[in-house]
Amino acid sequence: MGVLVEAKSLYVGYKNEPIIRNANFKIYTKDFVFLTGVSGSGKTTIIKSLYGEVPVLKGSLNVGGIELNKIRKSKLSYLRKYLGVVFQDYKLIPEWTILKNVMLPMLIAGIDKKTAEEEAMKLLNKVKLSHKLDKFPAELSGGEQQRAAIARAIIHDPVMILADEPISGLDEYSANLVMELFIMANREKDITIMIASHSLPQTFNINYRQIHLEKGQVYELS
Ligand SMILES: Nc1ncnc2c1ncn2[C@@H]1O[C@H](COP(=O)(O)OP(=O)(O)OP(=O)(O)O)[C@@H](O)[C@H]1O
Repeated sequence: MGVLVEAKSLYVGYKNEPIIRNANFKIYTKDFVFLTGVSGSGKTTIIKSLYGEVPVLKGSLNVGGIELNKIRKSKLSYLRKYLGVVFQDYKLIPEWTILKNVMLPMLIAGIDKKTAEEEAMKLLNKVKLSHKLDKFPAELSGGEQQRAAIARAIIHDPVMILADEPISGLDEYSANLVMELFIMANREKDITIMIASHSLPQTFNINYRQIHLEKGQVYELS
């Protein structure tokens, strides 16, 4: 397995105040990783640093061959094409239907509308939203919006998906559908998955790794 992410003596944080200090870790292609730690331990900070939103203060962070401490703004969009990001607050476009929201990454990638529509409908079917294609985000529950957001993150076959607390606040039904979609993406599309979460799932039908954050330090537990 190849190395997709490598951090060496990495410091990341805000306005020169490091939140993560002297971290060394690797993520391999096709890994399924849980990033754990208590509230405030820096999970969101690490996720944001992986897609270039929080700066590298010292050391190196390589994502898919791109060295993030040297990256220029213009190269960030290049990096983000390879990543699918799932935010805590979904970030669906309110004026667009669910179907169009999910199609968006394929349209940006220049794929024709018909193919994008077919693929979006397939994924929305997997997360049991086929009956909501023409609805707008505000007309969906939180769990339904999150399911749509994950379909959108997966649709353009990114190399890696970064998801920040994707199931916190969801009921069991939505949480299961969301996790099934991540597992499908990992197994069938070989997409590397990193999920930030307070805790590990109780039962989980896949081999996974755990990277744990505590007091600014990063521990590769498995
Ligand atoms: N924009 C910011 N500017 C300065 N400090 C910040 C900023 N965002 C987060 N922090 C600080 O960084 C630390 C880590 O926050 P982060 O959001 O990464 O933790 P987390 O593990 O994701 O927490 P939670 O589980 O509550 O979402 C906190 O002490 C927080 O106050």
